Amino acid sequence: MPLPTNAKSATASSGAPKSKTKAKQRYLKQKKDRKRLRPKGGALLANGNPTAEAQDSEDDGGDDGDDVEMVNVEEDAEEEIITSRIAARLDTPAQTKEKRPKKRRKVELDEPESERARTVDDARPPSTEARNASSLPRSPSPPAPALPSFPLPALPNPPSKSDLALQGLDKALVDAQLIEPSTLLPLPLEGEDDGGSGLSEGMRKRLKELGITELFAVQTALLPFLLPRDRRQRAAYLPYNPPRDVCVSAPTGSGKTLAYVLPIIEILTSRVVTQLRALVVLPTRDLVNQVRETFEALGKGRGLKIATATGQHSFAHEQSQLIADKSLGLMGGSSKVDILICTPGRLMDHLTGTKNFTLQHLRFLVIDEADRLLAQSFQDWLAQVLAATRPPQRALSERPPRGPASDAPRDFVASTPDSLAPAFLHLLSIPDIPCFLTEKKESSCQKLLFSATLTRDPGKIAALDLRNPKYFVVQGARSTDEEDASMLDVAMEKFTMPESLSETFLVCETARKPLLLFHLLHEHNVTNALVFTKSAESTARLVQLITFFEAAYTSQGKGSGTIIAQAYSSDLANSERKTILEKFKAQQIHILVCSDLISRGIDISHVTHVVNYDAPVDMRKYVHRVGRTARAGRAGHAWTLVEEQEARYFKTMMRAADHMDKVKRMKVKEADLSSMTQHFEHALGRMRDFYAAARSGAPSAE
Ligand SMILES: Nc1ncnc2c1ncn2[C@@H]1O[C@H](COP(=O)(O)OP(=O)(O)OP(=O)(O)O)[C@@H](O)[C@H]1O
Repeated sequence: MPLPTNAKSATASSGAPKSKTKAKQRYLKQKKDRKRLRPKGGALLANGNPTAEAQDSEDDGGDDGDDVEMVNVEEDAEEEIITSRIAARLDTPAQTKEKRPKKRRKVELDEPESERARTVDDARPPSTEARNASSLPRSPSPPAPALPSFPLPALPNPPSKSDLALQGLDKALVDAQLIEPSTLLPLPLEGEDDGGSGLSEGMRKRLKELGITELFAVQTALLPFLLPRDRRQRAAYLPYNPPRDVCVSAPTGSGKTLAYVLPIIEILTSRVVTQLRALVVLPTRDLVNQVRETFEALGKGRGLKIATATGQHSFAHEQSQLIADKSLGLMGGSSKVDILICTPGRLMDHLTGTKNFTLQHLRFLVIDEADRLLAQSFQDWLAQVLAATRPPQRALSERPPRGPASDAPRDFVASTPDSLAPAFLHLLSIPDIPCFLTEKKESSCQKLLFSATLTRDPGKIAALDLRNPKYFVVQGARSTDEEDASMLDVAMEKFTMPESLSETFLVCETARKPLLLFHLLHEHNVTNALVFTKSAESTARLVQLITFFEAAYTSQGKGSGTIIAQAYSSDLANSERKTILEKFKAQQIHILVCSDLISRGIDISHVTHVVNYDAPVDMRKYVHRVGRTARAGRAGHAWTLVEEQEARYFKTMMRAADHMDKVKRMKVKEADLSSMTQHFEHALGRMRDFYAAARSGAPSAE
């Protein structure tokens, strides 16, 4: 038994020399031997566990006999166990280890510094184990089996670039159907065979009349999806089997408008009663008018009624165009039109202020230029429109009492269940008996979203409350790892440009920009171009400068003819804008200097050039602006004038979009501009006078 600590110290402090007992002598001898043969494990133990050495020194000065020996015998046994464990851990027999320290030390001395460091590292794990071992119960148990060896800690492989890009994305987007932009589907003209398009014979004939004999890539994929062969799926109401929503991302000028106009006309042609069944929302009035023309051209002879609501006309006038019956309490609403094309602002006005205007019968809700519209939070229009297409969640018990009741909600008072959509039938005041009327039915509204730069933002997509959406992305494979690379482009919002578009940028001093523009226009004989500036005010200034310059330049017989330019911006009245656009389409105006008002969607087929006079500040804007040319497979050119201080930003933007290799840099020599310099200076002088006169209020000489 070990002595209690106080007893031990009492004997030690007595100071009288004592003759060593036999046991003590034996112990000391053993200890000496042990020291002589102290194995490496022992050394390690001493390193790792200073208490062991302290114990030794305490023992050296010790004076007791058997009790002490018993303690030390136990310690020996413990040391033995530790040594054998360490040996086992190092996979070497304990015996061999006893002889190793000398050798080892010698080797260590010869080793270079790095090697020595390694040896010390190698030695570290046993010392930890030895420390652990010292806390084992003190009993002469047989050597424990070797501890299991665990694999060294290692970092997991980093996620791949594509894994990171796809993280958090809508599953439907990851599973998007990629469509090769060059895909074309010829349309057979006569007979039952629709060539896989799902289009009726009448529609194919109409397309032929309009000069369309084949479908573009986006139409090839979308039409069969929206026009299934199963005729039941083409019904106006699908309360038990509602259709899937659709999101489409396809380059500018690739024919997205027809991709939704054709199925809407085909499906609505079979309707019996006129109800508002297709709603198309667009960001600007100009686009509304353009899409209306397309509907009218293709829906000719089908008897479908088409209307627009943009605020161009008075609210009362629009109401009279939209609503047939204004009597109170028509639960199913009333409509004079089948298809309504509108801007979100005016739509909200009708939703909140027009009696019997309802969206419950919608079969199609189209959001064209979807990313732009989703960025508009005007009156929270999207949430309200979506809510109006869904049946309200009103429980049977919450229904008003049957018959007219003075305190019943307005829409139930003397309500006429004339033409409720199937999903709204549960709102009727009927007995609470489970039947066809009370069972749950879904809205038949199919949402169709389109853009050349469709957002991948999961938050914005979630706001659309899409039903089992299907994504279509028109995008060419760009490398040998096609599928993956293309999918990555989709996820990273790298947008596809029309293949027939050539893109160039020029870096110049700010003051030389107008001169460079004149040079480009005359050098390339440009007569059908859109020139984009950063604001409505700059459009007016630039048009003025072009006019002065042309007057000076061509009056001296230079150039191939006077270039006629006209401004087009939100500063102009609607009627003026309409006239200007018509003149430009008729090629009576050569250059339309415009703000971003018409950077999206506008389709003017003969535009051969787009000039970014002021460089766009983001990639989306760039894509839409340059997309006003090179439409429907025609050739087109885009020039971007980049001021010196913007060059870095512009290039970074292009690189981020992986588009820098597509945009070639053009340099114009000073000598090439010299023939215009004098006229340019003259035009600048006239500009100064013009604006000075305008400021002073004096009548201008112009
Ligand atoms: N199958 C077709 N054959 C010939 N021309 C077509 C076909 N489909 C569409 N077009 C024409 O291509 C032009 C561009 O179509 P559209 O305006 O629908 O493009 P978009 O994809 O909506 O472009 P943006 O993104 O700029 O709005 C239009 O003039 C249209 O008439």
